[in-house]
Amino acid sequence: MPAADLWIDAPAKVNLALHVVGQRADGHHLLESLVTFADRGDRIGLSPAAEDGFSVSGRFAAAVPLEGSNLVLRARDALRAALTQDGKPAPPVALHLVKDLPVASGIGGGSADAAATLKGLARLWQAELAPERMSALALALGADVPMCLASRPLIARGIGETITPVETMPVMPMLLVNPLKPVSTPEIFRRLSEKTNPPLILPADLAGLDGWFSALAPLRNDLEPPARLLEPEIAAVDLALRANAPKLARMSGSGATCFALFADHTARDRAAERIANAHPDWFVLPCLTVSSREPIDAAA
Ligand SMILES: C[C@@](CO)(OP(=O)(O)O)[C@H](O)COP(=O)(O)OP(=O)(O)OC[C@H]1O[C@@H](n2ccc(N)nc2=O)[C@H](O)[C@@H]1O
Ligand SMILES: Nc1ncnc2c1ncn2[C@@H]1O[C@H](COP(=O)(O)OP(=O)(O)O)[C@@H](O)[C@H]1O
Repeated sequence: MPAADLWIDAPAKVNLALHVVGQRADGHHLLESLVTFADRGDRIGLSPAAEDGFSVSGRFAAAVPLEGSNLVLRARDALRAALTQDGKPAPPVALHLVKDLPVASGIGGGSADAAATLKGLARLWQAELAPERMSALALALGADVPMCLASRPLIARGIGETITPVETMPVMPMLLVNPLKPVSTPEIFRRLSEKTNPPLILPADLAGLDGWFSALAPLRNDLEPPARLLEPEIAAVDLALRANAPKLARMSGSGATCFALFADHTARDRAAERIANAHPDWFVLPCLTVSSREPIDAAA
């Protein structure tokens, strides 16, 4: 991993619940999703340079494109275009992506990378974009990029453009497991049979770990049934998680990553060890959810 002047975290996104509640005229599905972030993920290194550069390291480096379609470069180009339009400088920059999250896995790694690049470049270039403009720029890069800019517990509505912070979510020990079978998001949405499902409702007075576990239990991920049909190994991941008595196990996003929430670190770590031993070819990541009270300042 090269040295860099500034490092920005790109934490994994987790859809604790994802309700599909309608469909727009253009075919995109309307969602209500309770989202949080892990304290682990990719990282973006940024340094001023004589000319633009981009390099990638990390466990999943080989799975991401190195050229202009990479969301890191698309984010750089989008912010630079906006600044150029304002007559502001956006000088050359060397970007490095540490790609430790599996690709096309329902935990928004590419979106997190794009959001972290926007945050880092805004800092490096001392670029003050109004929050609404930054959000619009993020949304143009992907529906999950605005929520990744926030990187804290929230409810996302629409396709992800309407974000309401969630204030009382505690830190929860979490285990992410992915069978390392990529799942195509458009394919999952295409296979969704019911487009209008019951809304996501949370009790108003939610507090404490037990309160949250109870509130999360009846919620759903409406993308999980079609994802399980498309990728049967999701059922194996779910079974492996449930065998370790978590408080909750569910799929994130369009899959195939599943998460489990545990009452304590010990139970989580025991589960992580058992699953990693039984399935050395799976991605197993013990982590914590971020706190509502202390949104992570992504700068390292
Ligand atoms: C499902 C979610 C939940 O957070 O996450 P991931 O599984 O990607 O992590 C997101 O809504 C993923 O949104 P986004 O990141 O924009 O998905 P993309 O891969 O760009 O979308 C590919 C295609 O999926 C369909 N799509 C996507 C989002 C949406 N709300 N309705 C849709 O119908 C559209 O056909 C779209 O062209
Ligand atoms: N920096 C990046 N990291 C991951 N995927 C990227 C990146 N840039 C572009 N992509 C492309 O974006 C697609 C979705 O990636 P990703 O964000 O990992 O999906 P998901 O949200 O399902 O976890 C992949 O097909 C991948 O080729």
